[in-house]
Amino acid sequence: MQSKLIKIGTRGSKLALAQAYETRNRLMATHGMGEDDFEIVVIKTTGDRILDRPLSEAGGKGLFTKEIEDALLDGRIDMAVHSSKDMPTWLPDGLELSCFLPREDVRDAFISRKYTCLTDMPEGAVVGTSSLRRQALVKKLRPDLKVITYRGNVQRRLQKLDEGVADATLLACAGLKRLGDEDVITAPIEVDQFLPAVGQGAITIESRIGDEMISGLLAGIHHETTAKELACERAFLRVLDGSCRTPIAGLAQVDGDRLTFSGLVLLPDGSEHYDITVAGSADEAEMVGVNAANRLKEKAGEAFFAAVLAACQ
Ligand SMILES: NCc1[nH]cc(CCC(=O)O)c1CC(=O)O
Repeated sequence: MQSKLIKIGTRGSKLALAQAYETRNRLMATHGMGEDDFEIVVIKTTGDRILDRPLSEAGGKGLFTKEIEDALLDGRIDMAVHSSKDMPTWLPDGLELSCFLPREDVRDAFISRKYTCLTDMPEGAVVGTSSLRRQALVKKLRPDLKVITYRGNVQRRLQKLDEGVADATLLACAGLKRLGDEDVITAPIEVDQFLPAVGQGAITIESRIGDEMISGLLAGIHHETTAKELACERAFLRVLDGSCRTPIAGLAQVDGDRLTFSGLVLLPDGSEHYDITVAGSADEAEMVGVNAANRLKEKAGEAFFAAVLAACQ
């Protein structure tokens, strides 16, 4: 095997570290490598420094990636492990998402000490979330609930529930499972009710275009079905110019050689929304995503998108 020390860049959050170690362990198992072949390099990003306000207010996507991408371009790291959900649709020149790991549970989790699901909450009950998509989806399903801004790690969120700050909160099932915290999930919310964010549940690995040694290693752990779903979802987001600032949801599911995509754009207060479902060949995943975005644009009209943008500033 090669003898070069491989530097894996990651954020320092518990979830990010779990994902970096999962990637390393898969590489070790697939290529017969050892722990000594790798170094995990923790990089602090702007998103990690902002703790006092919703991330959508601080500039949305890219907040968790810029410093890590700089380290890739400088050669301080050889690959970067990310949650696909946090990745902007445009990458810096010279970098690519060269690998996707098999996707985890894509659903959002309802978490509460008092209620079993969103529909079972009484009028006026409070849901804590800082995601514009989750806020809009809660309001769409239950306009009578109150949504408040809520951030922090799993323990902090549970503590806030105990303190009565909110009656329920929402998190991705995938992250909770990777942290071994699935026991905090009161109930997963099915995707036909609560469409996930583009990329939810999928770990992706970014590397330098043309780095043959790294691409070769990553090819061994790459999951093509997940990659197709992500190509479709990210094409949808790219055409709609989505960011953390806009409540957009999208999910592609491959079944054999077919792929079905559903997308949704909402006003942040959930009062209006447009959705689209498009099916096609899994080999044309990206085209399905582009078509879905264009059809949604046509269906919703420019005025709706202008209203979404205005409400999200
Ligand atoms: N925005 C933060 C973020 N990025 C990825 C995940 C969860 C893991 C995943 O979706 O892959 C989370 C937390 C959450 O939304 O619960």
